[in-house]
Amino acid sequence: MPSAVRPPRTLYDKVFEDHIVDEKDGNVLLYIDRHLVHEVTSPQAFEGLRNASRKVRRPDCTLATVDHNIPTASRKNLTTTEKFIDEADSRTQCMTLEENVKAFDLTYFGLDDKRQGIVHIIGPEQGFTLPGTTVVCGDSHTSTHGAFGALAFGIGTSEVEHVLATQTLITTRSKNMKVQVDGELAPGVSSKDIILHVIGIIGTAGGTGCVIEFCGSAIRSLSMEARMSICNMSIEGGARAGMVAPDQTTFEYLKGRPLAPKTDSAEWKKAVSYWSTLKSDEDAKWDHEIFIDCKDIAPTVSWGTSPQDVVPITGVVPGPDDFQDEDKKKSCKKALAYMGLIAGTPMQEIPVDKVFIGSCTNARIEDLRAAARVVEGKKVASNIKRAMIVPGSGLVKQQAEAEGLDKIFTDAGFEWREAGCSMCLGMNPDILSPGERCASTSNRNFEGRQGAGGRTHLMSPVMAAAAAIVGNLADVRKLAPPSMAADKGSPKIELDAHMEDVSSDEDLDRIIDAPADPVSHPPSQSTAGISAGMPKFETLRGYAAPMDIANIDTDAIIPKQFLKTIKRSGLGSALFHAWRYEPGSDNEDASFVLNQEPYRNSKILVCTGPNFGCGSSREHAPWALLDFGIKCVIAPSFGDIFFNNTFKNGMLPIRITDSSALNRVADVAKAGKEVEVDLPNQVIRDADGDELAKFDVEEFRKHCLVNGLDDIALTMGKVEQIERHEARRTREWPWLDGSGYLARHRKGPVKVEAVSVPKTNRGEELKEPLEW
Ligand SMILES: CC(C)[C@H](C(=O)O)[C@@H](O)C(=O)O
Ligand code: SF4
Repeated sequence: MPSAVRPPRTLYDKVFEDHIVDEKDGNVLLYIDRHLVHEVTSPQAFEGLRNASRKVRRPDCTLATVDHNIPTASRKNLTTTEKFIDEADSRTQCMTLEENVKAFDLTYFGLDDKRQGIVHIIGPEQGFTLPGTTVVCGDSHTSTHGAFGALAFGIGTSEVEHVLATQTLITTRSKNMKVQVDGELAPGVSSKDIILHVIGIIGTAGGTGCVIEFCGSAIRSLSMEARMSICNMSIEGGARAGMVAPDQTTFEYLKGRPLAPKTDSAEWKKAVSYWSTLKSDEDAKWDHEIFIDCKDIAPTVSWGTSPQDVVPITGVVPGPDDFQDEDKKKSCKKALAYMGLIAGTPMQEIPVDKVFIGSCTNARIEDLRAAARVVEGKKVASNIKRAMIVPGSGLVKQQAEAEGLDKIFTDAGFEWREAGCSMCLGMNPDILSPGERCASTSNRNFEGRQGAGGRTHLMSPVMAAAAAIVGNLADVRKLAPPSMAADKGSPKIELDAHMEDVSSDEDLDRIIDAPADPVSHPPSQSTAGISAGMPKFETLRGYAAPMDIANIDTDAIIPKQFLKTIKRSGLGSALFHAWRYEPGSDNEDASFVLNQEPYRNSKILVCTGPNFGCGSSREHAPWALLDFGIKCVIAPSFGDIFFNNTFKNGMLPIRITDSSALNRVADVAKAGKEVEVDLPNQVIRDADGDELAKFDVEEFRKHCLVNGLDDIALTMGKVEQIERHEARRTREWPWLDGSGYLARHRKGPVKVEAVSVPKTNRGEELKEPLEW
């Protein structure tokens, strides 16, 4: 007899299972409650919808804004986006989003709206992010929203299109990892130090394949904003998502948010009672557990080019001899050369050129308050060329100004900017010049991240503020009173005044009046000709380019300046741009493998270093590889989002954990001989047909690749199950339906007919059965 008692479950298990629309052979069709959209990763997705004459299934569950490309200069003279953004590609990308939100009738916070801001700041701010929801965005730092006990993760552009069309994703279960942080944070130590410390311990691949739950007394005592900074950087620890169980702190934060259920209503009570069940059962099983004591955490800074390269501010720059592992010794040498640092130098003796306080990690009101407490009454050091404060949203900026924080910063010599991603990745005018060193509150210190040749040191807002005042990387504890860094339980941002105008009829009508015919409103710059469907993959034979670098991130595969396209094609020449060309020129660097024969014609890439494709969710990385001619990447492990993105483009990523098998493949690659990848038989051979390695691949993914199946069309075949889930959702979690700004106008999903003769996005009829 099957047992009626359910096995103990983690918070992740509970949220995941409440969103299963359908499940077969380990593949799950997962319902998505909240979809955030920004200008960089959406144009090709909307184009895919147009090509297949599809609509957005749940406009009421979709929220769009511009953040990455926009200048953070004053908007006093803003008239239109077209006039405001000088850089042509950035302008096109932002205007394309504006046209798409009109055409598809979506809620949009544009440059003229106070609610505009970094996508991961505005979701929580508006109450769009709620406990127990599934939240996605074409952006890796979607993990931020997990602070609410939501299952929130980044996706690529093909998946953005899938969610827009079906409000679901095809996925598999992740593993459960617990990171328990206990004790009390010492003065000067904040949530950013916790997460930098954790990543220093687990490494950037430590969370691969896992959802991390952060728990323990230290996490419980943190404010929501501090919890968001921690979950934000779970992606830097390689995890799919980070989560914190919702509690009274969460409920207090949500009270009065425009899109949360109205406080004290019956719906609020029902919601709180459901949210209160969202915690891991006592005896839940964990695949990995990490325990950390706060007394071991000091103010922490990064020294290298990976977020795992961290030391306490009281430490020194490490050298290759400090590492046992050969890969790590090599990475350390490379990082020191890039960062212009000498092993053994005390961290506090490193001079800084620029200071950036902003990003989705640390641009909330509490971050600005904490930094202002350090800066108050002091001056930015004379060697600092530029110190910037970039609030995470228009509402954060407004609140900070109401509290006089802007004045504290500008009196000290900081620039007070408008909301956006800014110098976190420099897709906008805010960048580092080559060789400049930046104290930054952002989340990634990859080579070239803040500008080609720029050098980033990650740290907390109070530490960045201290660096600005001292002119070197500095220990904030020497500079400010002990109470300064407490980032707990501080008062809420003032939303009320603005909420009133938001829900006025006039405001709603401004949003609603946009034309709603997706097919008749093409974007200004045509994306015609792109293919959203999947080419088939069976057997691939060709040269394999060998690489032996660990943690090759997607910023390295394709740097930010090439993300401004609204097409999928033409990115091959940008592949590995910073490594392939000499600095600042179009001259090839002859030492880079893809500039050598026969690797100019590679169809395969073999990387012996782990964690290939970690970092950002940019699908531009597989697009660039594909455009160059590479259809298959072989490595010991991959970043989760990159791994998914390759499949969506008819590419095959192969994990080979057996190092001797991997080395056999790499040796053939290095000898300049051809390699054959046989997907149906799951084997890699040399040119003579001798087996080099076997590999695993999920059955469903293989089926899609071999048959060139388009999974949006497959999911459209599941419309009845989706509708059943939506009916349950309305019954059990009524606050999730159309509680948005458009509630009065839309009561449910856009009707999607079940497809009788299913077609791919390329318009071809599917011969294969629709089962998966
Ligand atoms: C542009 C976007 C795809 C990217 C991400 O996914 O993280 C960006 O936000 C980043 O931080 O690199
Ligand atoms: S990490 Fe930086 S670029 Fe990416 S969303 Fe956050 S602020 Fe924007």
